Amino acid sequence: MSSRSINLQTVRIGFLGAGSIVEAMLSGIEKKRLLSPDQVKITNRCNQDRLRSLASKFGVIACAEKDSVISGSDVLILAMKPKDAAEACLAMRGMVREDQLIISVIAGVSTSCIEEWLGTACPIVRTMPNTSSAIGLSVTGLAANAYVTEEQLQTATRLFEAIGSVYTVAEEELDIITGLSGSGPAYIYYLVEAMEGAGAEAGLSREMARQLTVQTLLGAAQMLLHTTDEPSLLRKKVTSPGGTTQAGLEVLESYRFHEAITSAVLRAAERARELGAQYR
Ligand SMILES: NC(=O)C1=CN([C@@H]2O[C@H](COP(=O)(O)OP(=O)(O)OC[C@H]3O[C@@H](n4cnc5c(N)ncnc54)[C@H](O)[C@@H]3O)[C@@H](O)[C@H]2O)C=CC1
Ligand SMILES: O=C(O)[C@@H]1CCC=N1
Repeated sequence: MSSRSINLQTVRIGFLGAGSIVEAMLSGIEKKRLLSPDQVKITNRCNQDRLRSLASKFGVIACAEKDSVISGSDVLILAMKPKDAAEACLAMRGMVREDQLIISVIAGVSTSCIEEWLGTACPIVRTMPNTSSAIGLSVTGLAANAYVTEEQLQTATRLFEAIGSVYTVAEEELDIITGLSGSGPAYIYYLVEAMEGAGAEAGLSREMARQLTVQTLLGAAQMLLHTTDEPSLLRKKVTSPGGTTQAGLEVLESYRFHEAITSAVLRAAERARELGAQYR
């Protein structure tokens, strides 16, 4: 177990995986100027074009050779799909040093599983951010295994705080967090697609329908942040008896909207657990 603290001004971070979530995280890190680009190395399975494109966008160091990322980083971020996690970790066996911190953003895969694949009792922080990291508005659930020191936990927390808010949780809670806020942006985008589409179908320009939808979403989110009213009360304040909102909500109820959203979140959480079990 390492008790070393990690200085964010000098820390070398290696991303193993260069997909959507890494792009979002790099974008957020760049905007906050948390790290200088030369502190960051990225690698992926084999897509050189993708590495070059991220390197040119963010100035980070693209490495075709995973070994140099693994040996040359103080913090290693595992960011491949759950199905690729075992192979990636097994290939790292014997290479992880005791002074390195492993951070995983992989859905469903437990720290004990990663530890087993790596073949060493190393510090692992398992996280679940979301793609709003790109604009500093992720919400990240974070859980540490027994080998993570206070300093290492602080380093991971500061890293994710730079791209949003952070909740330190029990590891079991990460699967439901995955279903709620990890996958959550997609549910919201789906809602926007539908509202915008309805506006356009009814005759508004696409652009105006988009603006009206997004501003409505933003206003509602800010209301939830800035008032102490419960969402149900805020909903009631919009709903005049016998009025338009009531008519709209009745349609949502007829399609069992509440149940659909609840089931979506719970099914996504269950899927995280399935992925963890399937690829262990
Ligand atoms: N996309 C999202 O909104 C979020 C994704 N996650 C998690 O992040 C992980 C990555 O997701 P995405 O970025 O969406 O996937 P993606 O498919 O866009 O990217 C996966 C990356 O992993 C790389 N990869 C595969 N095997 C590798 C190996 N052995 N070594 C190094 N790199 C390897 C691929 O080349 C690719 O660059 C997943 O485990 C997912 O559960 C977590 C939070 C949010
Ligand atoms: O869809 C997925 O599996 C990942 C995890 C959370 C968001 N995207």
